[in-house]
Amino acid sequence: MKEFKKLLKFMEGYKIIYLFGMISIIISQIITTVTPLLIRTTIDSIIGEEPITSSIIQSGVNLLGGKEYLKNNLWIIGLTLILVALLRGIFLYLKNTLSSKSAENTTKNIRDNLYDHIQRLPYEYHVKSETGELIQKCTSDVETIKRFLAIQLVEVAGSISMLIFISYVMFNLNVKMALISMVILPITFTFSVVFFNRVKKDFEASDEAEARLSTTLQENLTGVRVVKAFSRQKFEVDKFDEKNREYRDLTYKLIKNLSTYWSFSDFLSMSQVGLVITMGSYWTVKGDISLGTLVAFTSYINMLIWPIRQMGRTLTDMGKAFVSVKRIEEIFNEPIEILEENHKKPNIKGSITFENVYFEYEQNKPVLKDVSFKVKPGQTIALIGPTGSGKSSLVHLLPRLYDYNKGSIKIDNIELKNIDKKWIRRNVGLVLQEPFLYAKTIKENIRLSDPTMIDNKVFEASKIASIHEDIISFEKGYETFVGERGVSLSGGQKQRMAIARTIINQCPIVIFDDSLSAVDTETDISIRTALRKRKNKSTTIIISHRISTVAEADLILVLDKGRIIQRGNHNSLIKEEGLYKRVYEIQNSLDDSDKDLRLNA
Ligand SMILES: Nc1ncnc2c1ncn2[C@@H]1O[C@H](COP(=O)(O)OP(=O)(O)OP(=O)(O)O)[C@@H](O)[C@H]1O
Repeated sequence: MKEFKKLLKFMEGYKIIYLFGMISIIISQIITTVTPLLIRTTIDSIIGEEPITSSIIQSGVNLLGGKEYLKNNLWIIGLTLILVALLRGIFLYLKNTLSSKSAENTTKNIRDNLYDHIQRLPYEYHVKSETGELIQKCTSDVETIKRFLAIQLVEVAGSISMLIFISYVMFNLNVKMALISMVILPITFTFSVVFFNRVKKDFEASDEAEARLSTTLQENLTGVRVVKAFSRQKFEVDKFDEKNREYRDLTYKLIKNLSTYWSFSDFLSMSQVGLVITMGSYWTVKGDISLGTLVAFTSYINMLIWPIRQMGRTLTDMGKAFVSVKRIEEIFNEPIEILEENHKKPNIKGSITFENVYFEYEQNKPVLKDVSFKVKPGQTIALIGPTGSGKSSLVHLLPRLYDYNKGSIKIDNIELKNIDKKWIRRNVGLVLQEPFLYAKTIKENIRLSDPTMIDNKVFEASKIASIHEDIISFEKGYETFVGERGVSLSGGQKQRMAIARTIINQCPIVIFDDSLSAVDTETDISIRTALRKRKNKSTTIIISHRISTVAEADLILVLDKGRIIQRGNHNSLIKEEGLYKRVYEIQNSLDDSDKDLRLNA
């Protein structure tokens, strides 16, 4: 019931339309019950000699010209039957369009709200959540709700109203026949509900197997380069075969169960029809009921059977819709990130001060401990250290993707926590380790933050990022379309495009989170030289594992297990015993052997 209330909330603005859809199905069911009555009257009282007992039917017959007139003009009855069918069709059309309109708009509401909410969730949520599951919630769960509203709920309302109207008419026509017509129906209904409840697991298992199959396919297609490089084709084919077989077997099991169900349910239905015809014929011959009544009952029983057989399936599917509403609610219950704070929006110059900063993702597991340092505007600072030492965590604090737990971070002497989040993010440019490019043109990717930016600015940023020459060598230059995930570009090209995209904004603080790793040393040098030559120099933070990249920084911080274990510039650090010197010596000897190799070649 709680879920139903939530659903009504999403239906805001479309409830009345939906109600009209429901009313339409109820009217169409009333009209459906009229047809057998018309046929009965024709057989018994127009063609036959039975008196008409119902005053409503008598008025209808009078309206059409009276008994005798109709007997000589039976085509009028035929035409009336066609008109009744037409009227029923109109209401069915209204039911379909109105309920679909409401369902489509409700699900659009859900999708829009969901998308908007997801955009506003904190960075932390996105890091932890599974993309696949989020996509499933936004697509198939929303689709399940749509089906529930547009089809299942209306179907149930239609079936219940039909059951009520037909039972009413049947009991009014003949109580004995009405009871006989309903003897087997409860068994059919119970069987349907019990069966579909039991195969629910089989349906789920088949759905999950299908999901596993597509995940395997997606993984294989995404990682096809790794598969080929490691000659894993056979392994991949076997894995796919296993998942494919699993899906086939589970689906086949489901279909076998369904076949048994439909066959047995058919048997029950036919038994019910058989019972009505046998008993009905017996009572007709005995003179207990009229021939027209027998014909009417035969029609009614056929109308009742199908929705009752289907009811179990519909009820099970309705259960799925409630689960989907619950899953979607989970996202809505996640608190959004407060961006529009009443905080400061200073004109940032770029000085950064860390004082005894502590930060933890999980309680009592600090990943940054007692971190203190100072950077002046325009200076370059480099972070180096083993993997997992906290370098990325440190720089993620600056654009306030996470907030520090203890100590103080000041930008231009203003406490970072007091600076507006949106504002600081506009002023801190972050080039991530794994650049993500959109399926757009190169130019659109580079001027992502401001699509109106003039071409010259795009070219200038690309030149600084050492990617301009590569771009103009492509047939369509800056208009080249970057495919899904930018697969047509090399790793280094993607990284340089991401650099161009960040530096184009001329932020006072720029962070390169290991984003020069995929470019060769010479390109790395030329990017850093170009950055240094820029007129308005940004405060630059570089994370790298390469000594040559960090060597020219004004301040180098060596991190280990979340603490700064060494600090200074390159010259001072290579003289000091410690991690920096060791890494320097290892990389230096590697460079020398590289030179030897090149000389000997
Ligand atoms: N979102 C997160 N939730 C929980 N722990 C995290 C999260 N991100 C990183 N960590 C943990 O914090 C520690 C520091 O990670 P961080 O990514 O800052 O290291 P790093 O020095 O940048 O490593 P690398 O050089 O490999 O990129 C690691 O122990 C890591 O497992």
